[in-house]
Amino acid sequence: MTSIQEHHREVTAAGSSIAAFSRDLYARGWMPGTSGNLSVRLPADDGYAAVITASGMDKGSLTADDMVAVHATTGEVLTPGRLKASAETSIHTAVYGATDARAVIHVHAPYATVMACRIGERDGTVTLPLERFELLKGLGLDDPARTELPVFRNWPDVRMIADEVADHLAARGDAPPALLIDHHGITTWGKDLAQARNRLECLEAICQLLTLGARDHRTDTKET
Ligand SMILES: CSC[C@@H](O)[C@@H](O)C(=O)COP(=O)(O)O
Ligand SMILES: [Zn+2]
Repeated sequence: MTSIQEHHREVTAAGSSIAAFSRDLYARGWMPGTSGNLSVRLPADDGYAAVITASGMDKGSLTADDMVAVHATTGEVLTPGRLKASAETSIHTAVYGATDARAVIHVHAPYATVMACRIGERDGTVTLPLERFELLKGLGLDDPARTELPVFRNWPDVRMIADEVADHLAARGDAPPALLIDHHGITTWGKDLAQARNRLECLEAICQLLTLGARDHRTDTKET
């Protein structure tokens, strides 16, 4: 494994791409008040490194310099300096450690967050069953007609969220490439930032349909 300094060009290119996607997602109103974080796993050296947005930054004006390189599965900071890695780095590394994801996006999109509030429970991980929505085809699922979206508790200690994410993904080989965090937001992942964003768009749109009253028989609580 070479040092991260030898991959400076890759780190900068990844940072520029992350910054562009972040500006786009901020412009949708999904990253208010410095919320949200994005990362890309670098291909070099079997993907030991990832580039992630620095913590507390205005996500609408990020540049390639506003990034931190970390170990993709341990979260160890590889480029120590004035910037602190995202406070939610451990959720990204939990995803990288349990899946073949090469990019992770976390935003506070409103409709996904509303559904997380409705479904989330005070203890434990619950799931939001999604069925029959055409947009589910955008998630690349084995069964394109249904999935169980996990909703994790928003523990104050982010590491606890990350540990539950890692356990859930290890136990559920059929888990969708996404998760909700109660009263917090949504995280999606994929082979690159474009695919992670596509999946995010599909799930935010499905959550909007649900908040507008769309139902499927799995989530319909009306007595028949
Ligand atoms: C505005 S508070 C939002 C944060 O607590 C967190 O949820 C978040 O999404 C961004 O954290 P960050 O450390 O900037 O990556
Ligand atoms: Zn967040």
